[in-house]
Amino acid sequence: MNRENMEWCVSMPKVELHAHLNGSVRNSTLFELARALGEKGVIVFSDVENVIMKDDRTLHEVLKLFDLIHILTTDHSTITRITKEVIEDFASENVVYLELRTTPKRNGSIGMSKRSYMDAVMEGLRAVNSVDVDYCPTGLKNDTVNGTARKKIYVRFLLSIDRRESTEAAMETVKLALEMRDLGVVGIDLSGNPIVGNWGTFLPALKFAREQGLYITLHCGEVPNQEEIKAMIEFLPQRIGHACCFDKENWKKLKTAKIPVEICLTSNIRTETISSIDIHHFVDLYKEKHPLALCTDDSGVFSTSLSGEYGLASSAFSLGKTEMFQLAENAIDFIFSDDGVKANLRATFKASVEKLDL
Ligand SMILES: CNc1ncnc2c1ncn2[C@@H]1O[C@H](COP(=O)(O)O)[C@@H](O)[C@H]1O
Repeated sequence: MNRENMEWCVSMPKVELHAHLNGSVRNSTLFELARALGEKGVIVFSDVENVIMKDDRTLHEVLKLFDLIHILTTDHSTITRITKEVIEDFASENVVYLELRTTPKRNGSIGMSKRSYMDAVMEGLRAVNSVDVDYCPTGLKNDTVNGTARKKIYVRFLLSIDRRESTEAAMETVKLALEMRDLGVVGIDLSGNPIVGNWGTFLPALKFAREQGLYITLHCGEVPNQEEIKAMIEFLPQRIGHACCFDKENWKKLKTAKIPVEICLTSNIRTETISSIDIHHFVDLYKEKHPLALCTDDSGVFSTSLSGEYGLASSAFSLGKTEMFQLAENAIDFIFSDDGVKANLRATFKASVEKLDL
């Protein structure tokens, strides 16, 4: 993609619905953290350097990389730092609504509970100072500084259940999400290594989350486990992520159910979940007007950005500016927020039409 197109994609308002906190950490921050832990003798810096710099990783290798990232981002202050940086990075490329997901973690040796992990995340959110952040109905900061209108980003959180977790641990995460609703936690995500754990293990917690009014999105179809894919579609989550390895029957089911799909192009290609961009299911879903949203998944790990994903879609699938704008604006329909937020976002998109030369 040429520079001019990329700049245009950056200037367009965008909605990010599938971003994992620890997958979105800047490489420069990971290096800095690795160097510091290397100096303390906790890790060998050169080992980490090789792993972080590697470009092509299978899904299995990517998930192993997360275990390393989690060692680097263990303590509360680092969680606060990366949250602040990730939100600022999305805001700087004109993401106007961000649903950031993360797996609350417990670590007895440093006194971290799932709740204190999330408190550290919230502290990072409050530390953002380059833009105004709306993180809960009453959380909006001042719109103007010295009389100048400031950029604004809505941030909402999804708590992820890792597929390695037990039913009890999953339930604990759902209860934490309910406890933190007033702070902008709106839903639950199921993620992690798709060949680990069984759907039945998470179902009680997911059912409870739904009964309590939390939104649900599931990583679905990263591997061709058709029985599980079928069960997930029949659960009717509000959205699913990826949808790469569906057989014909499950495609039909998904389309009939009209469940919106979070599409992560670079992630799918880099992890070899999809062998080539020209056979990506985006094309079929887009042609059929199936609800979908372009997302980054792990912008740090895959060295991408939401603007980059739009640029990639534009060049791979010959989308013009109007189509890209429409695609970005349509994502508002699938956000896990109320009609008031949706109306504000639509107004933001409308206001940008002239500037974007549409
Ligand atoms: C490549 N596609 C993917 N498929 C499945 N799970 C993924 C993922 N990318 C990220 N995660 C999940 O998100 C965690 C990192 O962020 P948090 O520690 O939660 O902030 C990973 O450990 C994994 O469980």
